[in-house]
Amino acid sequence: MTDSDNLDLSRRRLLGAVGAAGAAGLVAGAAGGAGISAALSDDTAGAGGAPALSTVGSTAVMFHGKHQAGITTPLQSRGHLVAFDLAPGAGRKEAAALLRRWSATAKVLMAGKAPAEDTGIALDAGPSSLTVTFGFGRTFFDRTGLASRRPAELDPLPAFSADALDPRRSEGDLWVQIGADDALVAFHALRAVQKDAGDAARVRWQMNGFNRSAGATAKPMTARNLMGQVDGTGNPKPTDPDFDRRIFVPAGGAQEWMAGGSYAVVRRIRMLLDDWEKLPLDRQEKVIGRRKSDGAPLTGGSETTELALDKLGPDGKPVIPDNAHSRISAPEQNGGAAMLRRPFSFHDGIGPDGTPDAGLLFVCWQADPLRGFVPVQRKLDRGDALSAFIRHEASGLFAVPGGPAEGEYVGQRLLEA
Ligand SMILES: C=CC1=C(C)c2cc3[nH]c(cc4nc(cc5[nH]c(cc1n2)c(C)c5CCC(=O)O)C(CCC(=O)O)=C4C)c(C)c3C=C
Ligand SMILES: [Fe+2]
Repeated sequence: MTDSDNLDLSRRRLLGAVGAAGAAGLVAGAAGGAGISAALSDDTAGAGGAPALSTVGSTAVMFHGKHQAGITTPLQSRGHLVAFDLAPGAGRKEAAALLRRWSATAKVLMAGKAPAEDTGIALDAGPSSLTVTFGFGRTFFDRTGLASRRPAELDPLPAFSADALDPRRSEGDLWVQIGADDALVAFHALRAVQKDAGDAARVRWQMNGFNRSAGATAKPMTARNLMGQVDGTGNPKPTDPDFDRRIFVPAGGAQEWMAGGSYAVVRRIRMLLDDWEKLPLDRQEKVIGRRKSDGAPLTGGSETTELALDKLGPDGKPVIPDNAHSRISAPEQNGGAAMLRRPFSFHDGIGPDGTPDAGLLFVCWQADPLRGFVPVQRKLDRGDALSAFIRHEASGLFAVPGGPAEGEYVGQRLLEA
């Protein structure tokens, strides 16, 4: 048995223990950590018998499966979004080789192992819930001679009146979403993906994001965004009976290679935080229609209580105003349109005028953008109270194929059919 076999064996045992703990609902953090540490075997212990990896570091997400990882995976604390354009002269053959390389690298990294010619950036860390998710943009299909296999769902999104989009930071032939609960692990993956691109593709744009660190709260809680709001409450849940139908492309559709896949809409949304923070709390809460402290509807109850949209206040006006973001985006106000929002916050420094270049890397997933993002954004564009405090600066729409079966690479069913 070689040293690397030994390492793999230790890693597998460790991951097994953590997987079971995760399935039982343990969460990385003060409470969960002890239970998981106790499950570590001796050969994973560091100096002095201390656990070699923390709970956060040791959690691994499967690369193979029906759907790609990074869609229903719980939000990670670090994210990188990167779009590539195929290099001049690169076509289907080069794209297939690239997806094969990227898939092999993603599989190795997500298992917490080092790729060949490693940079060493993530040495000592476990997989840290790393996910690497791959998608194809509209322009990919012409460049690879696959126009007949381009899904209609990749038709350009309509223009919205409030859009201030920068085309250089929008769209792209290929898109990669990287998420991890450790900043070095995430950056390591980003470097590996970029190196793998070699001469086949060039970075078009790249964005960095973050969420609250795993374990920062005493119990599992919905994320907060940089406006301080609880954000994610209304998301469809994997246990909902119609979850799969709303989020994932069914088999038997016009483009069979997309079965099990999903469409990602990506928007860089700048928050005008100086303006927002000047707004008194009661007005901030009316903009959303929910309490800032705990995300509960202004009509009462707790975070998960349904919005009572018809309830009137003593002044005879709706308690949740007509232009409140939660009202306008609610599925019942949009013919049932729903999407799975899975964003990262961003902060790219403070501008010369002293305002932060910060906001939301809004990523949402759906089986069809015309039944998810588009109708909701159309309505928000017309009358959302939040619009005065945000600016949509970049946009992308990507077809994210289903997860690869064992022995397959992502997108193989498109590229080798
Ligand atoms: C077109 C889709 C949406 C965009 C763009 C969007 C931007 C955006 N949203 C917030 C903050 C919150 N959004 C909330 C709910 C919510 N938002 C959307 C859609 C978009 N938001 C939906 C579909 C929903 C859920 C509605 C429901 O199911 O009832 C909330 C409330 C809490 C929650 O449910 O998550 C907040 C807060 C920001 C800051 C933002 C752009 C920067
Ligand atoms: Fe929203």
